[in-house]
Amino acid sequence: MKMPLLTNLLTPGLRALHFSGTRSASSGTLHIKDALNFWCGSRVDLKYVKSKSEPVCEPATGRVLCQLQACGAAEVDAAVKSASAAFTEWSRLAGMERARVMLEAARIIEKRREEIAELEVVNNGKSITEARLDVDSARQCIEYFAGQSTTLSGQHVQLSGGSFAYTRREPLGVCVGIGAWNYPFQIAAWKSAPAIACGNSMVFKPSPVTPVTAVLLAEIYSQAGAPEGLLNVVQGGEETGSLLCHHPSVAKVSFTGSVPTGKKIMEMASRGVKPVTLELGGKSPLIIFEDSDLENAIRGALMANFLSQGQVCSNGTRVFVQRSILPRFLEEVVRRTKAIQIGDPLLEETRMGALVSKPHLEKVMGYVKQAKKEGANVLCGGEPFTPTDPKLKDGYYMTPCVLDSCTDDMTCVKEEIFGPVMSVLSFDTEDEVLRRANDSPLGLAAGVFTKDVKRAHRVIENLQAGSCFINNYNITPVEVPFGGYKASGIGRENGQVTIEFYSQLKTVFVEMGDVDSLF
Ligand SMILES: NC(=O)c1ccc[n+]([C@@H]2O[C@H](COP(=O)([O-])OP(=O)(O)OC[C@H]3O[C@@H](n4cnc5c(N)ncnc54)[C@H](O)[C@@H]3O)[C@@H](O)[C@H]2O)c1
Ligand SMILES: C[N+](C)(C)CCCC=O
Repeated sequence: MKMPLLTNLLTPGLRALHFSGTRSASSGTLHIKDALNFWCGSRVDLKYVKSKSEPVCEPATGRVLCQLQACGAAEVDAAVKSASAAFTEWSRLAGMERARVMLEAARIIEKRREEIAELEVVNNGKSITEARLDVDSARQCIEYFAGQSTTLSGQHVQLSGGSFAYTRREPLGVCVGIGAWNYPFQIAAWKSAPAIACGNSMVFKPSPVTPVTAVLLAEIYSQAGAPEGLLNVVQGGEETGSLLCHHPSVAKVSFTGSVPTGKKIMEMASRGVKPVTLELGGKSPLIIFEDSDLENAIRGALMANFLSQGQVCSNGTRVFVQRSILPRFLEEVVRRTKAIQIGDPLLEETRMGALVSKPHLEKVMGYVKQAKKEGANVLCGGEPFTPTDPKLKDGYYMTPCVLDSCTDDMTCVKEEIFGPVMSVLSFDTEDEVLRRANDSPLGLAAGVFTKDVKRAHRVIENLQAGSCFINNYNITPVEVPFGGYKASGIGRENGQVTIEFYSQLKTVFVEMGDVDSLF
């Protein structure tokens, strides 16, 4: 029952790509010694003294995986200079030439799929099954924007007397990408692919919690024939990120992360009048009407809450269920939630791995405690979990949680928990649920399950969210735009429209007659 749910995220041609070989990595064995910063076409070891580097942990085991060497002003400047040099060369290529490099990068990613997915698991804690899907999404995004790069074009406008104007779609220059820790490789691809398709170069900063896989993407573009410096990776946290946002040679900042950080990014970028793309948090509603196909609605609710240990921006964590079907819904959701296999994320049978860090696990557990205090009923989960394998005993695991008897004023219903916690609310009428669903400063995603086609579209039309689903949830084909309304963000990722967020329009007026002067 579980695999078909996950394969729903794949296009049919890719369903054959499930892994059937032997694993090269095993939880608790990998030590990453290679440098994780990358500019001018190679990895850069900052030769840090140990006291200046920060340990990065493997979520599955809690042991140290590698050391983070954070970049300061000099390193950020070197990476931006590297990107500027690449921009000069790359932006002059024809779209077809850029596409060739991007398609070669996609081919390399497909070949190295298992290795990239394993490293993602070791650094992030998510299950290998999901990590493979993330790598596929990254590759598909690069393929999609390779296609888009060949279609960039302007407009020709006829004017009087044979004069005319035309528009050119031009790149912006050096773009900065700043990523969150929940989809490290995928975020690097979702940002770099549209950027480079338009002729820009990029400096990308991964989250300091998950620094391991973005550098692979930079290497892969290089191997695919990109100029040195097309994608550069600088490691670090807040300080490195703000150096990037303030850098005078940076033309745009594309950010994925929390709302408070997004506000700071926008403020910093505004000082240089730099455009931003902001992909921020959510507290999305999933509305299940009594006439829905209950089996699909239950599958949808699980996919809306428990992918990546619940650490997904678009998750539908406010599950509104029409009162008449609430008992049946809860019984089945709880049964399936209790059956979710938690454990070593590198094992094929695991469906839920470890949360990303100890502080984050504690934060999520704190939300469950608060929910109980405020009167929510814990139907299952919400407890720390220790797998039987002794090497996993210090990992960051918890049991997925379903909360019943939730009300709109509870903290678990108002705030983004970013963990495996589903809050279930009941409702009676369509008008009522719409009002309650929209009662949030956030508006990333929303979903509705119903067999009534008119109601489905009517409800979606009235929901204040950028990414909506009818009779499914958390599907993000790269051909369609993804992004939020309200405080959930600005701009979009994926789909044709994203070209507009990584390019600018130049208008050229051409006079065919004489200058008509008033002087
Ligand atoms: N909408 C989306 O597409 C999307 C996708 C994934 C995650 N998210 C959101 O991301 C959040 C979780 O990720 P997180 O905890 O890594 O978010 P975060 O905001 O703490 O950090 C995100 C990134 O910003 C950097 N950063 C922090 N302070 C900065 C500053 N002052 N200047 C520049 N950079 C700075 C961090 O180092 C990190 O790389 C959740 O809210 C989630 O909803 C959104
Ligand atoms: C592919 N997902 C699962 C929809 C995740 C999108 C990125 C948000 O965190």
